Amino acid sequence: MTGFGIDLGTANTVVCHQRHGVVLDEPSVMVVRVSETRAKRVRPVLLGHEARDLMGRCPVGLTAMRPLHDGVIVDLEAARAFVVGVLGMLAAPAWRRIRPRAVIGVPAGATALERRALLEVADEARIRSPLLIPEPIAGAVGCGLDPLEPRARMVLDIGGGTSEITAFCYGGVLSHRTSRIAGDEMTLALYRYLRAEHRLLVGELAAEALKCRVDSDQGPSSVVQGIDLGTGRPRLLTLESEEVLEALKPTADAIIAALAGALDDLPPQAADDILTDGLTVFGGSSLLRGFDKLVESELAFPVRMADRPLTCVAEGAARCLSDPDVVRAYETAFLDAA
Ligand SMILES: Nc1ncnc2c1ncn2[C@@H]1O[C@H](COP(=O)(O)OP(=O)(O)OP(=O)(O)O)[C@@H](O)[C@H]1O
Repeated sequence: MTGFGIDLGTANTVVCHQRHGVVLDEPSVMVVRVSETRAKRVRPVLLGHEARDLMGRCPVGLTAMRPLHDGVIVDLEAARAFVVGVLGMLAAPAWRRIRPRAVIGVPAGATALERRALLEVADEARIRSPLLIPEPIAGAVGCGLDPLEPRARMVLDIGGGTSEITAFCYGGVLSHRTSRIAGDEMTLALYRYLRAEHRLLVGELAAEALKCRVDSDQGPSSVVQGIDLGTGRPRLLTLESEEVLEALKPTADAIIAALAGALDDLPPQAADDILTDGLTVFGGSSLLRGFDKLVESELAFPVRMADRPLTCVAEGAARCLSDPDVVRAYETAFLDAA
């Protein structure tokens, strides 16, 4: 019997089949009718990529919403509608016939109530006996680390809503920090920078695209379009990549400060392992250009970037289906450590 690993993220939802690999990768966004936002049953009009394309452009009567905030479920009905809808997009008709098994990633900092909400939503989505695994552990497994070995490891997961820094060893937690400063905050920082320094008002998607563009080799400068705050008219602005990175530096620095705090919490022998082996980094925001070099220069230890930073949590969760010892060991480890 096979099953799925699921990473239900603030920004993206990824589903990985135990044998076939990643079968779904969609933005965690849905478009609903405004009249239904407080209804008992929400029926999404659009989901995933199609819904994201309508962000900031929704006509009257429709609204785009993200069912998760900071990696956790806040509105049970919205989350249920999203998960049921997005899993319904899977080509596998088997999902409708049988109740598949799944290991689902949950933020390490989630409370017992938030974990319960996720299990309820999974049950409604016809998942059989869903199991939860802390996302940093699932990501570590997806990156090829063994969280049960007697050696301390440290991972940094920078997603859309949260950054989580976790050190673990032999099935237990050594230190953990969660910060609300992650990809969404970086986008917001860029939006505010353009407004304050260039008097340019841009949409959320444009600010995010600009942030992600500095990673690619499209030249030293990027063009962004927005509304000039002085004239109220559309204006094009050309920005050097270095300027974009400079605007994002305070948010990157805040993540590095949290990282330094998590290192300070470690016993000396564990810190020694990590300083020798380095830090493993994943999550979409780790793709920010030069982030690895920044960490290396600030903290002076090696940084290993994940090969597939956006999908390794779902891949690791799928792998844990056949390694229940990892799930059992870390099931309540973070709640116990809190
Ligand atoms: N090339 C890039 N440069 C900078 N940021 C990027 C890049 N590509 C993606 N991102 C950012 O990565 C974030 C999404 O990452 P990811 O899918 O890992 O988050 P998530 O798992 O949904 O969020 P969370 O873990 O907080 O629930 C978004 O904020 C996106 O803007």
